[in-house]
Amino acid sequence: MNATPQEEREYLEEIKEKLTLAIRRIDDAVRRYSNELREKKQYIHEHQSGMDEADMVSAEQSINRMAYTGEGAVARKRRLLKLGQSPYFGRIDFATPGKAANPVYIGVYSFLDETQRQNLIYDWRAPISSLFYDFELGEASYPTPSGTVKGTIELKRQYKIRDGRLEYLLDSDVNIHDDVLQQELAKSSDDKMKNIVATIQRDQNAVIRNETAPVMIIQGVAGSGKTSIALHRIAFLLYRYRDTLAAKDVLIISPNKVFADYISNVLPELGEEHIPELGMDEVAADLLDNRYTFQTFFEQVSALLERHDAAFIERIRFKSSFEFLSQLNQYLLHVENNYFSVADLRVGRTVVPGAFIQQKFKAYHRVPLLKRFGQVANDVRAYVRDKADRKLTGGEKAAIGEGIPRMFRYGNVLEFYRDFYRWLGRPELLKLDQHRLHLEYADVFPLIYLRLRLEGLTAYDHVKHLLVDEMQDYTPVQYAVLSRLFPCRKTILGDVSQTVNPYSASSAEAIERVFPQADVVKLYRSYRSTLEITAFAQRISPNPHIIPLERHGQEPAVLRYPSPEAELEAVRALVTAFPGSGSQSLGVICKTLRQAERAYEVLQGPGVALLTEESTTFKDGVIITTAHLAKGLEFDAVIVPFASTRTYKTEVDRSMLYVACTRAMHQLTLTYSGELTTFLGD
Ligand SMILES: Nc1ncnc2c1ncn2[C@@H]1O[C@H](COP(=O)(O)OP(=O)(O)OP(=O)(O)O)[C@@H](O)[C@H]1O
Repeated sequence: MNATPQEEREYLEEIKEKLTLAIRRIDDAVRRYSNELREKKQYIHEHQSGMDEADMVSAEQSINRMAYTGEGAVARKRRLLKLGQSPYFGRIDFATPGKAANPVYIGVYSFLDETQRQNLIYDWRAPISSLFYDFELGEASYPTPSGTVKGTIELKRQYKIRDGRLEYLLDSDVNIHDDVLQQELAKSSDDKMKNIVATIQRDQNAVIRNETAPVMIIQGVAGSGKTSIALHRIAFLLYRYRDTLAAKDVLIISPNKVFADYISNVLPELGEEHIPELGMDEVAADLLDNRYTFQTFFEQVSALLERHDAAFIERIRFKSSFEFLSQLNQYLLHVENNYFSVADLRVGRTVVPGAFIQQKFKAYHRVPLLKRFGQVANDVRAYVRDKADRKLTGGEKAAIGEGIPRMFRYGNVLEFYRDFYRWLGRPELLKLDQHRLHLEYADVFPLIYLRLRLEGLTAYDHVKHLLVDEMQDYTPVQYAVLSRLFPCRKTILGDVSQTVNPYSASSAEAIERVFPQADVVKLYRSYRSTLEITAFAQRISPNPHIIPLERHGQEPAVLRYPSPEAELEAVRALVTAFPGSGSQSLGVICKTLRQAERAYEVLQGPGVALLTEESTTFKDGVIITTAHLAKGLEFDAVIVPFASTRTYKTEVDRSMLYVACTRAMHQLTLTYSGELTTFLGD
């Protein structure tokens, strides 16, 4: 069936027609729902006085049901309209023993012909669709909830259908997708992140469809598709567990708002709703009940880039170590064993023995320390009631409630935190602005961790899947907090070479220590950049395992100018010439915000935007920003100005330069005046 291109074209027309009919049916249904809804509302309005409570509840329920069905129909129509543009991208003819092969067309969503009760297009996430990603021609199998289905793939075909027109089709008998993949990667990036369903690779598919890992850690080189895969994984899980997992049950912890905006298209493109997203700083503010102000991660990194402060670095380094986390845990044990100084408690004529209070306090060992007092006080009240054989007065009850916590050394988490450094013998490691209660970033999560252990927090119990991007930027204490706060399944991804703060970087191995039950996947194939750009970035931060995709482009250019003024003038000429270059996006990526602002002064003009920590949306055209903020983004062309030894000299600088260069897909230019940074080798 549908063997020749002509037959395929005819079949496509047939499918489009069926889609149009299905859309028309939905339109009719929606019209019917809305009429019924209007009538029902009218009826209620008119008969309100004669209705009792039960009638009202049932009327309301039926209205809600109708509205819900109507919303579902509208969403279905949106999906069908999208399918009309590009109904499918793949096909496999799969024969099972004793049954001839039937074509299975695979698209972004499924399409069921209701009249024939037949699946005309399979969703890319359906069990059978994994054949397309995992196998070539020949023997193949796919898992289903009721067991593995074995058979033979007799044909495997890829399509490019745009605006309802078949641009090409390709029978693949050798390596999956290579030609199509090359074409996709050679395209220019005009906007936000896109879905990659048509060209998902085998190793990526395994990550996307993994259903067993309680924690999945993806460590992948720059441009290996980590973020794309993580989002497709969420889409897969939403499909697979659609009865129990909804978009609102998932949470993405993202590094900043621009990144969140940059990735916000992918799930809606895959027919899913927008996923809630929070920055780590927002989580922190929330968990501290907005009682403290604190330095943000961005400010911490900026401070590191602006000046070298050995004591500041020492504080960050120490608080990012496993040693630190284990010291915090030991301190908590010490608190538990030593800070509750029990004494006999006299209530009226009854004396409650200290040993009784101590024993009760220990018995509640599962309850966070500072939350035990209420329970212990209740036990003490019961004890007194029994002994005195009478009811307690309000005053006595209150005295017990106040007396128990007083036996504990401190009542406030910050006091414990301060005491921790004294206990450690290193009080100098805590720099706290007493007056404004302003914390250094390195103290934010340790303090939250103590709060979690001492008081308990249940802020995010509703989350059923957590996605953490840029994992390398979080410390063991942060992971310990996440682990306790989010007992749900997690997908955690990042690249240790792209850290913006090497004093607090975490590798997959480090994170695995916090989540020993995790599945760790490493991805070495890089899709974003040309071979030339990848080879260039390797000079800054070598990774012998990286596998660049065979895609060629211009050699990166390194241009020297006699002065910073002449350099910026040259960058301006490059930016001005950009609109005619055929590329869509250009990133001018600096080390610090100050440099970015300086460049913006010279380069500003129509279509040129400065991206700062406060920015909330990703813009296309020319973007001037810092390496820190550009993390996770990509551009057709990248210019890295000020690539001199003066700018790039420390280890933090090296990471920044690496991040900046790996943002480029097709073209990379570095400019400098003075001496070239030594990070490029010779
Ligand atoms: N299988 C694929 N098919 C087509 N494009 C792909 C595929 N995998 C990755 N890409 C593309 O490669 C680029 C990089 O992907 P992505 O941003 O997800 O990688 P990353 O590993 O998160 O990168 P980084 O860590 O450098 O920010 C994107 O343009 C993405 O669309």
